[in-house]
Amino acid sequence: MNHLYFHQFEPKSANGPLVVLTVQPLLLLGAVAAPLSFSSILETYVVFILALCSSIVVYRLSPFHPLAHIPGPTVNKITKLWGAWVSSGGDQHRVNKALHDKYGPFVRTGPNEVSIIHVDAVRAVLGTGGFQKGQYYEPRTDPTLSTRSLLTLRNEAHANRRRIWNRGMSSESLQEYESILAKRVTQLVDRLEGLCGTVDIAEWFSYFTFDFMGDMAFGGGNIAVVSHIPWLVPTLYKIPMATRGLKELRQFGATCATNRIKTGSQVKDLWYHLMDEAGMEKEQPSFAEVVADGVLSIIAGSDTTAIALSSFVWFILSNPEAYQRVQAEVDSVYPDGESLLDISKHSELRFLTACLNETLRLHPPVPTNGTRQVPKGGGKLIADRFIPENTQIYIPPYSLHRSPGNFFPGPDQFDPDRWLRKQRPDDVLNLAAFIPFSAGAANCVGKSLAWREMLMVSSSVLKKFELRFADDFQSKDWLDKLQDVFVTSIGGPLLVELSLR
Ligand code: HEM
Repeated sequence: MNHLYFHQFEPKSANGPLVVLTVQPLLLLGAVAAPLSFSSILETYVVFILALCSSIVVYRLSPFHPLAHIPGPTVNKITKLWGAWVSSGGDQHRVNKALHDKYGPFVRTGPNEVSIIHVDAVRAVLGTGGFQKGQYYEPRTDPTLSTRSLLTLRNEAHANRRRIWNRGMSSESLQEYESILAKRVTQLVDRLEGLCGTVDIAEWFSYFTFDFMGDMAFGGGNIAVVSHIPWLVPTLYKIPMATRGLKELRQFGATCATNRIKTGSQVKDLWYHLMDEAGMEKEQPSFAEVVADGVLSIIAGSDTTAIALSSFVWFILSNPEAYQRVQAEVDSVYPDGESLLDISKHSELRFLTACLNETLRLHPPVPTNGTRQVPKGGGKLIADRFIPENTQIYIPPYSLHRSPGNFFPGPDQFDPDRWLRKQRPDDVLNLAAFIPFSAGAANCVGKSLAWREMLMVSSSVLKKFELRFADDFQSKDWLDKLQDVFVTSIGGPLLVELSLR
């Protein structure tokens, strides 16, 4: 009965079911007027729980389950706990890929969850008319607040807030941000110049992106200080999990926002648009909404770009030929005396762009991403497979990008030329399957900004410095230690030897 009931009316929180399930065995004992002793209570609980679990396990493994036709490991079909345990170790992307290698493009990764790397699923699930965000995003909202950030909004509420964000990321707005970006890139290069020798370059990319996004979201000044306080940076990295960190960050966001309002800004920064200071909307967004989105921009815009830049350095230092070619290209596009901050030349950086694309393909900063949910109404056909309503679906970029059906030859190899060469008969370069910034209505709103950052920082660093892995640095370990905690988390320093050219 319990199984049937909770299957029909899926609870949103474990609290209610826990109370109901705890009380029921006692009520049963009372109903049959059994003598109350420790052993009779224990026995009743054991029988009750075993009966309930058996019923759930048998159903989830049975051919009557609507996802019975999707292959996957037995443990995944029975429980999500295993998946949660894998995620907690940061290995979700690697495990997910191993599952796809074994079971094919559709894998049942949970009792009610499917991971798909068939290219047709990208459009069906993420594209126009695709599905809304799934249960995965709920823990990312604070139930004590009435407001949500753009990331966790759905349907019309998402479209309304996204309109404001899109204004903040239009080409006109991006032009306005150029001076902020140029200032921070110059500062980064100056600081690195002063540090020549062994440097943890990943750490400095992280400082740069935090400082830059702080400028964008809250008019700067304060975040620069925070990003150099070591205890806060790890907290920011763990933000999806740690409510304490989330509260601290929100508090911090509110303080920055109050300062931003007091001091104003010389340029139309992202805050200007998110707060709708131009008065384009019928209703101005609330202070709480803008703080939530300001904090989101720092979370979404800092770690992602920093890890992309760090992985890029790792890949080119591991591929000396690519390093020489990319450096030569930067030298020819920006000969001595030309400003490295001139973004009009970015389109000429074709090999650098290919190297960055290849980096984002092999190590997308959001490797697995969150789930989407099949809407009510019976179910949907996705790449010719029927998937029932309410199923949680992953379209994991890491596995999608490394599938030979989508990128061939050498899907696991760093081969920037795949983006440039004329396609040969056996080559596969499936652009529809390349989704480091996701796809559709809830794709990355900061994609163009991220590209400007990546190109300006990478070309400046390549032009100014000679880089190599530091002596005794175990470079292979660095890549293996990258952890998938929604946005990739860096497991250790990326030590390079920097010298001025
Ligand atoms: C290389 C850098 C970046 C990568 C790879 C990246 C990737 C992504 C991905 C995969 C998503 C979709 C997440 C989901 O479906 O849950 C996303 C969403 C988002 N990104 Fe980025 N991102 C990057 C940089 C940035 C930057 C610089 C910003 C600037 C503010 C930004 C702001 C956002 C926002 C606000 C969302 C939520 C969009 C929505 O839900 O409508 N990202 N990003």
